[in-house]
Amino acid sequence: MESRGTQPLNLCHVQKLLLIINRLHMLFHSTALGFLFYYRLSFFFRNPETRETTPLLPWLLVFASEIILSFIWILGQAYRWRPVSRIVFPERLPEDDKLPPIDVFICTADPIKEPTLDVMNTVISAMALDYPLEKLHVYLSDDGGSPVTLQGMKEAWKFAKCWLPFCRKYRINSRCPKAYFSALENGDAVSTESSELVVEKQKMKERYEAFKEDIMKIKDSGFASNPNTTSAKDHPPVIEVIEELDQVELPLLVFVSREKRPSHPHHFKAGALNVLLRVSAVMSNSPYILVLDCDMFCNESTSARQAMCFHLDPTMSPSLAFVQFPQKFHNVSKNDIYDSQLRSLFTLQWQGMDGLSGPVMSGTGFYIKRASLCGNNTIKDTNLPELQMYYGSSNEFIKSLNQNYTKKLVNGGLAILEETQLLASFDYEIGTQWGQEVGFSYGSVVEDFLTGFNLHCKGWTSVFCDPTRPQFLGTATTNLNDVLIQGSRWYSGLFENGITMSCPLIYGPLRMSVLQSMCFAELTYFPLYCLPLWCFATIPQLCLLHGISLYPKVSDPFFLVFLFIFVSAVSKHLLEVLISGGTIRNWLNEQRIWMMKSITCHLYGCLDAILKKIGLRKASFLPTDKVEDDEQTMLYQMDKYDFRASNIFLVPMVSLIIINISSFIGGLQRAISGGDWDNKLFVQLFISAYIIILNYPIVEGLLLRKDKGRISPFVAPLT
Ligand SMILES: O=c1ccn([C@@H]2O[C@H](COP(=O)(O)OP(=O)(O)O[C@H]3O[C@H](CO)[C@@H](O)[C@H](O)[C@H]3O)[C@@H](O)[C@H]2O)c(=O)[nH]1
Ligand SMILES: [Mn+2]
Repeated sequence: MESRGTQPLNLCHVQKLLLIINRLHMLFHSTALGFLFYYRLSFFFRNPETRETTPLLPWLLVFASEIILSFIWILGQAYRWRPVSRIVFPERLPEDDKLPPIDVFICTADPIKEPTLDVMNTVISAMALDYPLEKLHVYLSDDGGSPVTLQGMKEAWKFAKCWLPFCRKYRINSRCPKAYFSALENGDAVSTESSELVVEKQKMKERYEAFKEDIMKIKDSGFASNPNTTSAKDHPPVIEVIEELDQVELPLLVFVSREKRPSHPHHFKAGALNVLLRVSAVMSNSPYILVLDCDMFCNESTSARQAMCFHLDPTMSPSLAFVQFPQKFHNVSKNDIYDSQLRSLFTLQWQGMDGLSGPVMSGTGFYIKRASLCGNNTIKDTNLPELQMYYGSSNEFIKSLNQNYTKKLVNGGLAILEETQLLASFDYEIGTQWGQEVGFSYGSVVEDFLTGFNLHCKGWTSVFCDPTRPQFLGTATTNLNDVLIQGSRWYSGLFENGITMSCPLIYGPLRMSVLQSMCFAELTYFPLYCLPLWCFATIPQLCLLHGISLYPKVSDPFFLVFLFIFVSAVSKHLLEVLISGGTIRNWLNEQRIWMMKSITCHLYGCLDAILKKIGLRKASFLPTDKVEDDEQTMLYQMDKYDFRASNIFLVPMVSLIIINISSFIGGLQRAISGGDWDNKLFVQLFISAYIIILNYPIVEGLLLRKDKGRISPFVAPLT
């Protein structure tokens, strides 16, 4: 093709209109905040007699909340400073023989919460990526150390032997078998297909059904026999290359289960990824790596080529660490009552960071340059003992750091397998720089955030690539309990990064732009929403019941300041939802779930992080449940909250709603009997009403619903 090598592989486009709207909004909103602060501060200089009518404590609490909200708001403006979007031209990439090899890392941890069949679908979709076969190597890490997973992989390999040629021959785009066949059932088939394809498809479908059954059989026998020699927390390293004697051409497929011992920290997913990093280094050592969660299948087969449009762009490549695709999910409903899709994160926020020096690493769906994870470049010039201090004792691994190293799997297969046993042993990392300078970072359960932040601190950049067709699709949490448990883990992880000396606000600005550090900081301090939201859900209401005013009267000019700030914040959010393709319903749901999360999992996340910091709690990573529960899915699809959640989540929600209802009624009585419509309590009355209206589903769940997902009547007396 003539265009190859001459035209750019990608284009970056600044979203000008959005940029102007954002900056104007910043100007007006921050001016209004300035007036608000003036109003609050001037209170202290007011004549002491008028001041005495207002007790100081509630007033200070409300003011403190306003300060925290403004602080998070200011940090959040960094995302809105320079939003960009990008397009890629994969057709301009060099010929296949000039493309660099890729290793794919997939992590799984628990064969019950993460059904083996789904994990295998992810594996197969990765093997089937549209990329030269001999340049693709797929590694699956099983932290559960389950023989079921290993057996499952052998079946997956057999199925892939016919699935891959089928996809390539008919240029199938959706190469995850489960997704492909369920789309067929839903009638997405093209009518212009050749009769040959129709026949082949039917054959493939039968093969898939057989494959499914084989997995079921393995599962039944696997769980029944339950070999006591391995348990999820205590097992030896197992590394196995899946292959067969008949030489069919398939990507390399490797099963890795690192050694785990209860006496030793294993650092959750980051630990698993680091083992894969080492094992793959001595087997295939590809310069680029795709990281996937076990539920995140490849929905579009060309993602690797799209990512290469950045990695092979000579103007970006030297500093580019990773290309991040958004997390998208196959199971979110239209109204998405829990905001399971994390809309704001994967649209506005990552686009905004992309216009600075790049998005946060998001755990899954990114193509990363191996060299960016291999530590300080200058260390490579030192002597062997020092290298061993840094990278651990494996000479084979140290040799792999040399770019020209090629895999010796074919000739020295056995020797290499022995080496991988060492690399996957539980004590390999002791005394080395793994998890610090080398590999994925330890020290936070949001290893993705921390690793990305550390890379940016070292001067690496990243890119956000969001083509219209989702490149990867995962399973989102779609019930209240799981959403809040997952949230507690994330916010604890994020907040713990905000309360260390290396937090983005202190450590960042010296190493990256101030705006970029603000974005990282916004994420770490986001859980602080729990303080203002708890405060606004209680203090104005209790004061309302006692007739204490905390806000200006309706006729006071400062009332307009508060009104403006409210309208401006709410309408800006609405605008952002609409721009990213959402609806008013989505906006409403996002406001509500933000409130629900703030008073529950933001709070628990912060507490957990603080307890960890002072050594009273240990880090834990509870993987989310990826098993589909029909009843629960049905509630979610019908936009009904599933209140079968833990009491630690329900009790705060129910008690706050009760406080708001009672204070609203009490306040209204006061207003009517007082007959004073220039009401100094109007704002407080409004806050209660807003909270009740927005959280009406809680009221409904408490009083009206009769189905299983209602709030159990036993919760109310607890509050
Ligand atoms: O000890 C562990 C725990 C988890 N995992 C794997 O990590 C992945 C993510 O776990 P999941 O339960 O799906 O957590 P989520 O909250 O859905 O994950 C989000 O948040 C994580 C950080 O908290 C990121 O690592 C993920 O990429 C991101 O999708 C899964 O494939 C797990 O199998 C392990 O390999 N080892
Ligand atoms: Mn997940």
